[in-house]
Amino acid sequence: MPIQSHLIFDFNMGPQAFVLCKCLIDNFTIHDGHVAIRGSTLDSVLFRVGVIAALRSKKLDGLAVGVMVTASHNPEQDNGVKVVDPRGEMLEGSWEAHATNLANAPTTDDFLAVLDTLIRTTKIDISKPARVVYARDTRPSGVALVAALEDGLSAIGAEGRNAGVTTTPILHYLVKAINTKNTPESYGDDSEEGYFQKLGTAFQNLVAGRPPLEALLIDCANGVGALAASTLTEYLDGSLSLILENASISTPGALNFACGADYVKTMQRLPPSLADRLKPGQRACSLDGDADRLMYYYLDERGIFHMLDGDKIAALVAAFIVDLVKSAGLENEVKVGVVQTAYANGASTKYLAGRLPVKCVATGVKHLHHAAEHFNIGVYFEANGHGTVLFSPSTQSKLALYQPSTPAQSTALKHLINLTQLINQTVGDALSDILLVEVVLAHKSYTGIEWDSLYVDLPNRLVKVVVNNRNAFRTENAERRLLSPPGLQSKIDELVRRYDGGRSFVRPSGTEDVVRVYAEAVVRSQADELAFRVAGLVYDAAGGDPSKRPKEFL
Ligand SMILES: CC(=O)N[C@H]1[C@@H](OP(=O)(O)O)O[C@H](CO)[C@@H](O)[C@@H]1O
Ligand SMILES: [Mg+2]
Repeated sequence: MPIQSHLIFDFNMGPQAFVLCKCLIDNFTIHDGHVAIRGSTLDSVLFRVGVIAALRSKKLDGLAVGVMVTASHNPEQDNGVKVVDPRGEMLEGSWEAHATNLANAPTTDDFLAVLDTLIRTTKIDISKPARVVYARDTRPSGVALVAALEDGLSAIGAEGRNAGVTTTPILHYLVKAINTKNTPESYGDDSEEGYFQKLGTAFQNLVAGRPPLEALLIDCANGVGALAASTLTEYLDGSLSLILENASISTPGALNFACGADYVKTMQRLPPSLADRLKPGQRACSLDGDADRLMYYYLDERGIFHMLDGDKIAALVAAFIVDLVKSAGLENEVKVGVVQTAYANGASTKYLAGRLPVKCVATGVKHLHHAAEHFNIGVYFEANGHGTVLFSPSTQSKLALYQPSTPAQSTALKHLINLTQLINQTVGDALSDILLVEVVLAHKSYTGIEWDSLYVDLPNRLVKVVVNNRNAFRTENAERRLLSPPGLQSKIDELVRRYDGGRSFVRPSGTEDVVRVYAEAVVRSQADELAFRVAGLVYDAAGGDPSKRPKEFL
């Protein structure tokens, strides 16, 4: 039976999960038929994910677990699945391995054997209740996948709740809201309405009395973000005008095609469909296919495109929060920190490090999220636009109990408390992040131009190198240095020293079968040259065929 679409099996654990998905596809291609439960390869995976999610819920005494059917920024014909833990966060690390084993079991008998081992070794009481809330994005293949997921849930007797077609961050919100319902930690009403109400109210409180900003143009990537952004408008009550572009959710093939956050970041250009829509100086932004990534940008007077990526969002937001904490008189008690990866532009790191602690972690949202939890207020963004701000539980209680001594302190405190409501702290959320950015712009009276001038990005270049075995590339120091192949790192160091403001690092991708090379330098031509020289070193060190060496590698 032919594979119907490319499956991305992402437990929302970052790059590792995507690699697993590749093995999964291979396995199912080879063993298709043995594992098919509803007659289709992808269906069988979703069936298994239903079982996994239900077991996770049983293990946690029936707390609700989430399942999101989406392939995010990938092409429309792809599909995938993300599993959400009860706090609305990513699936716990050890369960990623369990889930992988279950999903990869070649035959139904193997699957049952793995299931049995898992239940015994992790001591799951299968008589416990299980609750799973699930949703899908706008991909047509999602309908059948949700049906297969429901079969998996029924097979194990789990209670399912279908949240319909919605964004990944809304599903994360729902999971947390369901599990905190009627508790002092209530995250909000466990409905989409509760989500929009929470964000809309906090936004209106935060911009009250500020002159309204010019309308914001949103490229919805022809995905589910179009539906959510349209609903959000109703809850903003005129406090911010949103112009929705690329909102054609039912045009076949349109999803993420020549638009969306990933297109903008990778191509470093305006989606062509916006060319005659965007006026010089006007702010615009792009969501990805499941609305958990966000890129801002604008055209200057000469029509030149300027990108305001995750690093620029982190700089804007972190500086604003630091100022509020100070204005509230809490700077000695509440420490704000930022988490980045090695892909963060060097200029952003320099800007931020002059103001607050900055930590660099390995690529992948799980690493950023966990590192951000160690700060009282942790701001994290990947350069690609996925990120959020976490307020630790003790900080939230501190804010609730704090007695300000001046009106200025009281105002700053109110703003901080409203930010805890505005920001989706479970996961990066493009809509919540839009509102956060817009609050800061309104408070600072910034246009995109002033925001952009906080620091000037260093020219940079990302190059992919196809190698025989990317596992031969091992890294240390948050993926900034290579441990192997032996001798390669010192060659890179030697090369980097020759470039003004040069920085370069090499790491194996977790989502594609390539090694990535990143380089930056003060001058654009130098950044490109450095990247292609390092790419050449990588190609040769990996034993690449000289006759097939890409000609741009130096
Ligand atoms: C350079 C780059 O953009 N890397 C991306 C990409 O990971 P790689 O391991 O580099 O393939 O996909 C990840 C998952 O979406 C995302 O977290 C990360 O930022
Ligand atoms: Mg996404």
